[in-house]
Amino acid sequence: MTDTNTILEALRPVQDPELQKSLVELNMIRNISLENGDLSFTLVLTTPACPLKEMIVDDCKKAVQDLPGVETVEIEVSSETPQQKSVPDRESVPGVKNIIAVSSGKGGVGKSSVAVNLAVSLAQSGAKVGLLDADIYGPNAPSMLGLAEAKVRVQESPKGEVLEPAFNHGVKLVSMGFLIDTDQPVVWRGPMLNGIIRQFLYQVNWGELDYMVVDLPPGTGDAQLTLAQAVPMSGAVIVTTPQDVSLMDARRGLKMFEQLGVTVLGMVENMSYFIPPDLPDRRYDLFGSGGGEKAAKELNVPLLGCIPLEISLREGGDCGIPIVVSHPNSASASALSAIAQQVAAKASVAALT
Ligand SMILES: Nc1ncnc2c1ncn2[C@@H]1O[C@H](COP(=O)(O)OP(=O)(O)OP(=O)(O)O)[C@@H](O)[C@H]1O
Repeated sequence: MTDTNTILEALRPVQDPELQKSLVELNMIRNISLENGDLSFTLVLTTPACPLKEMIVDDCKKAVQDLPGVETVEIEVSSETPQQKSVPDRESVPGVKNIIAVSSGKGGVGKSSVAVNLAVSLAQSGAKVGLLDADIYGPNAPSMLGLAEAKVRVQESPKGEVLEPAFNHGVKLVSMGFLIDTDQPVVWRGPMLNGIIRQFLYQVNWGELDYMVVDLPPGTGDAQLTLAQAVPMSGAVIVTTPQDVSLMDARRGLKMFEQLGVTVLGMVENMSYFIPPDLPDRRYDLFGSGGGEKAAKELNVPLLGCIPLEISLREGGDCGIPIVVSHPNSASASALSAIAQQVAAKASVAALT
């Protein structure tokens, strides 16, 4: 007779491909019920943005469908994002499970576009997401999220005054742009950075978040240091373009995160090739091809994906509707969503291993 134990034993060989451990051992199979031949159970993934969801569901089905007494199999999929590891001397943000920094060696490579679309894509998968825009040089996340006119409101709370984040496209946002006068010269904005980053981490009503994405200023400056020394992080994503000069800067960024004890989850190559809007099946390798792959190999970090140059990506940024919302089937939106899944999977692996 097939009972719960038999079903668990049948599922035991099925592994989480990322963690390379049995789903049963990872306690990812719950609520098993078998009634009149109808088997149902819940598969609890480690991130709602799991890139291998379909494959795991398929493997589970195959493992149990031929058991005696089983006629139909129904698998409900849910997720529990694990909490990133704690680090001595660093204060985590209550309620926030994973902090992921997006950084670049130099300006203008598309770091903010990647950070915004990464956050929105994670939210689209069902995760609770916040975006902390720490870029004092170009705090453009508000306009990219359609929140250019938003202001942070201050609320009284038992912990003192806290900021209420703005919200759009499923993402909670606080931005340097809300607090600093962007007409002010950058030299005056710099000294405020440390204090504002801490305020944005600990004095914002973030609530429960699976992921907090941090859009850092370009380079290897105070913001990177402040963030890495304040909170434990799941890791950093480094955005680059195929030209050599920005790869050189990426290398510098990698070194810095290494020295600060922050895992680099991988590299994203932006503006990898050009797709003309009138010929969406054409692709022009303006800078040659395979550069990102080669660089990632040289730097010994995973290449999380390559995003093409597409006019609709810029337009999406300009009009406040990120491309993963406005053109979800475009080549760049697909690349960005796949990158978001990779990042989520790597953050879970880092938390659980
Ligand atoms: N793949 C792409 N295709 C088309 N346009 C892009 C792409 N990536 C970025 N852009 C555009 O390039 C400009 C710079 O991008 P973004 O602001 O994201 O870069 P950044 O690295 O964050 O810059 P900054 O250093 O100013 O913060 C924006 O207008 C953006 O819309």
